[in-house]
Amino acid sequence: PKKQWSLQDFEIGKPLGKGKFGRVYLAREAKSKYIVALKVIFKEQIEKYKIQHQLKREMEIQTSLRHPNILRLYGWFHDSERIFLILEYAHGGELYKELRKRGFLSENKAATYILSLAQALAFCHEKDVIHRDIKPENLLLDHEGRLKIADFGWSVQSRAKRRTMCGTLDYLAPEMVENKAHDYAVDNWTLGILCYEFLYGVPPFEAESQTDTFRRIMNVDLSFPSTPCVSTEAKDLILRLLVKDSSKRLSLQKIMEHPWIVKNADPTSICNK
Ligand SMILES: CC[C@@H](NC(=O)c1cc2[nH]nc(NC(=O)c3ccc(N4CCN(C)CC4)cc3)c2s1)c1ccccc1
Repeated sequence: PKKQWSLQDFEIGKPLGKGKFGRVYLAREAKSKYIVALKVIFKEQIEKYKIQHQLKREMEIQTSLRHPNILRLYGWFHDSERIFLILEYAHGGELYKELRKRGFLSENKAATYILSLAQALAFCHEKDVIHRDIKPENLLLDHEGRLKIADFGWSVQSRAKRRTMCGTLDYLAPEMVENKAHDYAVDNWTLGILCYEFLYGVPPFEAESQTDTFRRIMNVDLSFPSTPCVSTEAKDLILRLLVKDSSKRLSLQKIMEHPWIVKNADPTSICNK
């Protein structure tokens, strides 16, 4: 029988982070002493922003997806004014903080993270799930430095529908910027954006204004700075992902087999499941 959790079962620790619709706290299950992350979302926020269905989808999806690079949702419960998600605790924190701290990542780390993402996304696409919001803020690291995709709030089951644009445009694929019906290939485009950002420290189409970022995405206005020095193979992978025609982007399978990935990804930090 499914255990019915309640707030009394947990000792709440320090706040870990906050998103648009809630906060996440370090927490410990009182009996087992098991450490988790407890995400708290206020019901009046859910009603106000009409995100009931989105939250329901996030919970269904994240509960059903079991993959080493996808943050686990163990369960949930609610009280009169809040909903609580019991999430896996990622000890290493947010990947983008590591990126900002170091400026840019080594080709080994970048390739390892891109391979982990490709494996997790291939797993999601098998289950007809498109995450659509893969950006450094949604990527966490566990105690072994293994990448975990968090926050499936924007993910959808199978055919993706319109979504309101919020946050940075940097990671949006052309078809999303143009608001055309898009499909799984948006995640492949985003892998190209992330690969560039891991290696250079900034997203490829960054610009002063949203309009300029918009234009640079639509024109795939891509250039590689001379520093830091990045291998030709890495640039080859980025060029095969940041392709406007979504049908011509490198598939997830081909990403996993790309020479730069095979040569640089650290086999111990990935899961060959
Ligand atoms: C991705 C955003 C999303 N976050 C989650 O769902 C989140 C789920 C989840 N599980 N574990 C986490 N870990 C941390 O947040 C964390 C942060 C810093 C840490 N360190 C600080 C530096 N120190 C040197 C090492 C330890 C360690 C763990 C988070 S965040 C979210 C969505 C909505 C509302 C709030 C948060």
